[in-house]
Amino acid sequence: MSGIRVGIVGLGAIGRKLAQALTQGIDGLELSCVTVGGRDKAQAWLSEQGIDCPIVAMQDLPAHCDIAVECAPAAVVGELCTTMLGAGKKVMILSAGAILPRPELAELARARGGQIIIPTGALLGLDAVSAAAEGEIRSVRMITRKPPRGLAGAPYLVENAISVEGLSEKLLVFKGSAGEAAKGFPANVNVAAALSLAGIGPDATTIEIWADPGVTRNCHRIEVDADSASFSLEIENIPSENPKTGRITALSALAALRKLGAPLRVGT
Ligand SMILES: NC(=O)C1=CN([C@@H]2O[C@H](COP(=O)(O)OP(=O)(O)OC[C@H]3O[C@@H](n4cnc5c(N)ncnc54)[C@H](OP(=O)(O)O)[C@@H]3O)[C@@H](O)[C@H]2O)C=CC1
Ligand SMILES: O=C([O-])CC(=O)C(=O)O
Repeated sequence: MSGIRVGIVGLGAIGRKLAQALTQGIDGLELSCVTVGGRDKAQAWLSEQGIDCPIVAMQDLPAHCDIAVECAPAAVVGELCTTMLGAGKKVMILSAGAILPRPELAELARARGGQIIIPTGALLGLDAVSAAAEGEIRSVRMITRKPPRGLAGAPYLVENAISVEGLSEKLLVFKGSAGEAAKGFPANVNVAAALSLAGIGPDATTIEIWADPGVTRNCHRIEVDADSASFSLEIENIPSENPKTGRITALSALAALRKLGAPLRVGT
């Protein structure tokens, strides 16, 4: 088998789905390696799944893959991008919020001929937002509602002593820019970071985050006003094994991977 060699960084809710799909076989793509947190746990899962692929250290990724898909805690993004982009390779980043404070990574990609790819992930409409951004976008607003357990433990809640336990009504826990939201909720609103990068940037994109005991899904609404179109779109994501992460996220990464070498490519 040969094709674009894909490395997966992080074998959690997203990474496991990607590893399974790539192992089942996708034209033009090959699972070539993984980089993990806990090695023993990862090896046990790979063996149980019958997936034969090496576990490699992060600094060895460029030798083993053409693109590394990050689906790990946000803290790995800096080192991963420096390593892969420094070698002129591609990265696909799911922890999109970690890209916002690091503009130097895109510069590194430019200088070395690498690329940072941020898939639509758990959101929708980034095709239309990117198109509108070719003209003039006047505003981008996002409203996120999640079951309280999909927000629990976020640094912003801890720092501001906001409890989302035992809520009987929905509670607005954050209102501000996508940039501030990405800092305060690094594992919860990567979608807002991706939206801001597709459109008018992290300072101008606004977001409300609600902890809502009345929903069982991670719900995102975006409202865009531009000189080419106005649109509002909504998605209700069924949580994966990780309650913070919608099931569709891994599928979005997979769809983006398929497009890398596809002879027919649909959507911007
Ligand atoms: N862009 C988007 O739309 C979305 C982005 N996300 C983001 O994607 C990322 C992954 O999400 P998800 O799969 O649900 O997370 P999980 O917590 O389910 O999995 C993360 C995995 O990363 C592993 N890991 C920990 N440290 C490292 C390391 N240094 N190198 C490699 N792997 C490591 C963990 O292993 P171990 O358990 O052994 O520590 C774990 O298996 C998160 O940052 C999440 O916020 C999620 C949903 C939507
Ligand atoms: O953006 C994120 O990090 C996760 C999210 O909201 C979702 O999966 O719906």
